Parts: sequence; structure tokens; C-alpha cells
Amino acid sequence: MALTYAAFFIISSFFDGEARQTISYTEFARQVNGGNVKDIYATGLSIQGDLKKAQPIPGDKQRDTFTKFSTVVPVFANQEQIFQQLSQQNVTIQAEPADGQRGTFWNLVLSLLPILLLAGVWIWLMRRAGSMMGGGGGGLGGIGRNRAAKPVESGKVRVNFSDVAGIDEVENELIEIVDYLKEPGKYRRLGAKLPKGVLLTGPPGTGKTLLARAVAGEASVPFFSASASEFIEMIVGVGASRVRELFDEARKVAPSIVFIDEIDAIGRTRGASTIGGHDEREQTLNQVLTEMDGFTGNEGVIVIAATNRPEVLDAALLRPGRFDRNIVVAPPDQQGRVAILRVHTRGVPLSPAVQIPVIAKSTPGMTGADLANLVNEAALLAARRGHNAVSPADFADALEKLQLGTARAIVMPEEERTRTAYHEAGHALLGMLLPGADPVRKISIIPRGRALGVTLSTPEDDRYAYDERYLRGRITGALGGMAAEQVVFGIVTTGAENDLEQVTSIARGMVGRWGMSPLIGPLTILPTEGPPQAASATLASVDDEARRIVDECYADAQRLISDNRHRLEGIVAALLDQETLDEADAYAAAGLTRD
Ligand SMILES: Nc1ncnc2c1ncn2[C@@H]1O[C@H](COP(=O)(O)OP(=O)(O)OP(=O)(O)O)[C@@H](O)[C@H]1O
Ligand SMILES: [Zn+2]
Repeated sequence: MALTYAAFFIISSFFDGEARQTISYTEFARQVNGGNVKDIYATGLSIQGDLKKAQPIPGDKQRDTFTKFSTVVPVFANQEQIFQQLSQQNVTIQAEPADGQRGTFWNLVLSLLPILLLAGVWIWLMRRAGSMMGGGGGGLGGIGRNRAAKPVESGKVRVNFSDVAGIDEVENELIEIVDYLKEPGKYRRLGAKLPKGVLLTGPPGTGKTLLARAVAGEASVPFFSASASEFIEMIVGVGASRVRELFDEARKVAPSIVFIDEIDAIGRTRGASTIGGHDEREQTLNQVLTEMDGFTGNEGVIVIAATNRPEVLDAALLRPGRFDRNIVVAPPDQQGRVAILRVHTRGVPLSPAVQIPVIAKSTPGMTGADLANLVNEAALLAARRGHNAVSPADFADALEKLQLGTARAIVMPEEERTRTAYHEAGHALLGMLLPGADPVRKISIIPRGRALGVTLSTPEDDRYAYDERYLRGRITGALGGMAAEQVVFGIVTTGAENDLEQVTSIARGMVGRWGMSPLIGPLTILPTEGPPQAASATLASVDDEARRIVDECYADAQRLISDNRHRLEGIVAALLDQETLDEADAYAAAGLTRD
């Protein structure tokens, strides 16, 4: 990435200087006298310009000519006289102070290039470190861009509420704001106070950005968008000034919308630790707050911010007069998914056999972005297969690819393949046997990504809260792979690493966060964010309790596997034969029926 940008700078600077003839000031004065100058562009004392009639290049043997020239004005020259001559000849004169951009800007860039490169590499490394520690990825976001935000002109936001589907309640909450942006006068006359800030919270891909754009589109007002993480990833010290710039621009064309994505990047509770500059973050946050406080509320700039981590936000952001309106954007339910699929298949030819409600039913938990992606994948598959409309099979295969990952073409040794079959069959069998567990949708022993096999269970429909029995079932099911290996081969392999991570995190949550351990009681010991809140003795008890739960679940898993060994063998045989089993095949192979 860093290299791409560097190449961009160098190429641009060469193009900028191409074919411009450097001439002496005397020659320049002569051309002015002769009335042969068309226009000039002065940057400090250096002048670039164009001649009306081409002139021979001095001293050039091929007698080539030039019209583009550059020259430098001696500090002692009488510029007044030249200026008057040029004005009389109606020459277009443009000028900028010496430290302005253009010309010298590129020189500056070139001289700063090594530093920019270093900074770029450094930021990239920091981001890598950040994403390895669980933060978002994204690469070298804002470098190379020199403005905080490029406004999208009012007419250019083509998105409106008809493009946002399945979240009508949220739309309704925003309609008031659209109305205000359309007719601020109506509200002003009545002295009504509108929110200055709206906070959209919800998981990634639920359409927060889309909604903000749609509000701008509906109201036909300019839309300024910036990502808060860009503010602080730029070279240190510019975050606050970019915020100021952004709001200045927005005020100039009010009514308008300023959209700040990932507000948590600057809006975290002060004092919570992150990698990189604290002060930078706080200064940037303070600038946002100052800008918002600065509005009288009549200026018509509405700030919409988005985050998927509202719990980490500084309380200062949520105070009245700031982001005092919080709108939760949840993943769509089944009806919502139908609506979203309809929006995204508007321009896609579907075979008559495709039933949108069936697809919606098989995609619980998927967000709008996931569904958009699904439609696109299905269309790609259909095109590759030479279909002229997207078929149900294209959808099914696209869904499998999205849910399980792309298959890897490697040949597994027979022994490993068999072991994987037992491991996945173990997960699947427990998923089928445990009361209240999510139904098993698919089992596969085709290697995908880093996994040798996959068992996919998804809820019947959308779940919003989990009870203890369900969570224990999740732990038991996750241990099912390991338990099957233990029961059948007497040893376990490294293949269970991922399972154990899940198990640990659920068990610790049950004890330290959701009050499901009688010993610890209903206390938050392990908050979602920040360090544990308890004395070390209590923390040790949390670990003991988590371990007790996991031990109990593991014992359950082994017992269920032993007691149902014939069902396990049934699934294994089918898997070794067919490699991938769908829901019906899997239950049939186990000799079970789904209720
Ligand atoms: N409710 C929806 N209706 C229609 N399309 C949707 C919806 N939600 C998401 N999408 C699709 O998913 C894409 C990504 O959504 P968007 O970027 O708005 O999500 P987001 O919530 O802002 O995600 P993030 O938190 O990752 O920024 C949209 O451009 C759109 O194509
Ligand atoms: Zn596993």
C-alpha cells in the first residue's frame, strides 16, 4: 500500500513538470513586451505560464519550440511594471503565496517522501498490531488524502429510504430529521429544538452508513462523511484541525449532514487504553464536542455518528445537546431479510423458481451487508455457469461458500480425513441431541480456510437473549469434536484450538458477566471493555467456576457420544462418503428426526 502511494506521488510530480521550458527573466520580460504571454500562475517568486505563440527553445539544435514556460522573478525586479503590462494585455494572472501548494507543493512532497514512507509503514504496522489484537483491519486508510471530507453534493446522494429495507422503525425515527432538513424555517418559527446529533448503533453491516446517506438523499442536502479512525491515523496533530475544516465546510452549505463513522475511535471513555497517541484522540474528540456545542441548533447541520461499540463511548458524547438521540440498528428479522433481499435483487434476473422468503428463512443472523454480498455471489456464480438467470442452486452454493468459506484443493491423508470426520460428527451429533441447541444445517470435511472441517448450526430464527441451558449446550457442542476424538481414539489433537477458545469465552462470560454462577453471584467481574473488576481472590474463583462449568460440559459431551456411538458412526460413514451433508442428510445419517 505504502508503495502504491509513493508511486502515485512520483508519477504525478513528473507529469506536472513535463515539457515546461525554464527561461530567463529577461526572456520572460521580452515575451511580455511582445504581448505573447497568454496566462501566468505565480507561486511566490516563481512563475509558470503559457505563451500564445510557440517560441524556439534557446540553443536547441532540432529547433523545437515551447509554449509552457517557467521562470523566477529576481527579488529586486520591478514587478509593478510587469504587472501593469500584463493587465493591459488581459492576461489571466493567478497567484499564491510562496508556501502555497502547486509546484512547490510537489517539491515539498518529494522532499518529504522518505518521511511519508516511514510514517506510512509505521501506521501500517500499528494498524496490523491493532487488528491482531482484535481491532478492525483496513490498511492505510487516510494517508494520501489531504482533506477530511469531500462533500457529496446534494443532488449526488442518490440513496434514499427506498434503498434501505427491513428497518422501518429506524426510518420512522429519522423522518423527523429529514423533514427538518427540508424545511428548517417551519421548525425555527415554532422555536422547536431538534437534535444536533444522532447516534446510530448496531453491528457492522446493518446499514448505518446507508441510513445516514439516505437521510441526506431524502432531504436533498449535502452529505459530508468521515471516518473517525482516519482523523487519528493521519500524521499526529491534524485530527482536530480536520474536524474543524469538516464542520466549517458543512456550515457553509447548511442545511447539511456530517456523518462520522466509527465514532468510538475518538469517542472512547477518556483514560481507557489504546495503542498510539491519547492526546491526539482527546483533542480530536474535544474538537467534535466544541463544534457541536457551537451550534445554536438553528444552523441546520445535523451530525450523524455511527458505532458498533456504544458501550465504550465517553459519557460526554451522549449528553443533551450532543448525541442525545440514540437509534439502535439491529440485524434484520426474517421479514426484514425478505425486504432487503428484494431491494438487492431489483436489478438481478431471477429464475422463477427462486423464492425470496425461503432464502430469508435460511439466513438468520445475516445483516444487510451479508445479504447484499450473498446476492452478488449468487449472480457471479450464475454468470460463471452460463445461466441467464440466477437459480435456487446458485443461491444455495453462494450461501454455502459465504457460511463455510471457500473450499481448498488439498488432498488430506486418509487418517486425517477420518479423524476430521469423527471430530465434525461429534459437534453435529451433540447439536442434534442437546435440547434447545441450534439445528445443524451443514457438516463438511472439505478443508476451507484454516479449518479441516466445518459444522454449521444456525438458530431457527433470530435470538436476542441466551439462557443458561442454551449456553451450556453451546459449550457442550463446541467440545463435541474433542470428545469424539477422545472417545474413539483415546487422544485429542490440535484441531480443537478454535473450539476451546469459544468454550473459554462463553464459560467466562457466564461466570463473570452474566451472573450465572451461584458462587460469584450477579456481579460484573469481567466487563466487555477494560480490566477485570475484582480482587485477585475473586478472579481466581471466577476461573475455578468457569473450569467447573467446562468440566461438567465435557463430561456430558463424552457421555452423550459414548451412549450414541452408533449415531456417531452413521454420520461419519456418510461424511466419508459424501464429504458434505446438508440438514436432512445429516439427521438421516444419525437416525434422528428434527422436531
Ligand atoms: N437495511 C438494509 N437495506 C438494504 N441494504 C442494506 C441494509 N443494510 C445493509 N445493506 C447493504 O450493506 C451495505 C453495507 O452497509 P453499511 O456500510 O451501511 O453498514 P454499516 O452498518 O455502516 O457497517 P459498518 O459498521 O461496517 O460501517 C450497504 O451498502 C447495503 O448494500
Ligand atoms: Zn471443532
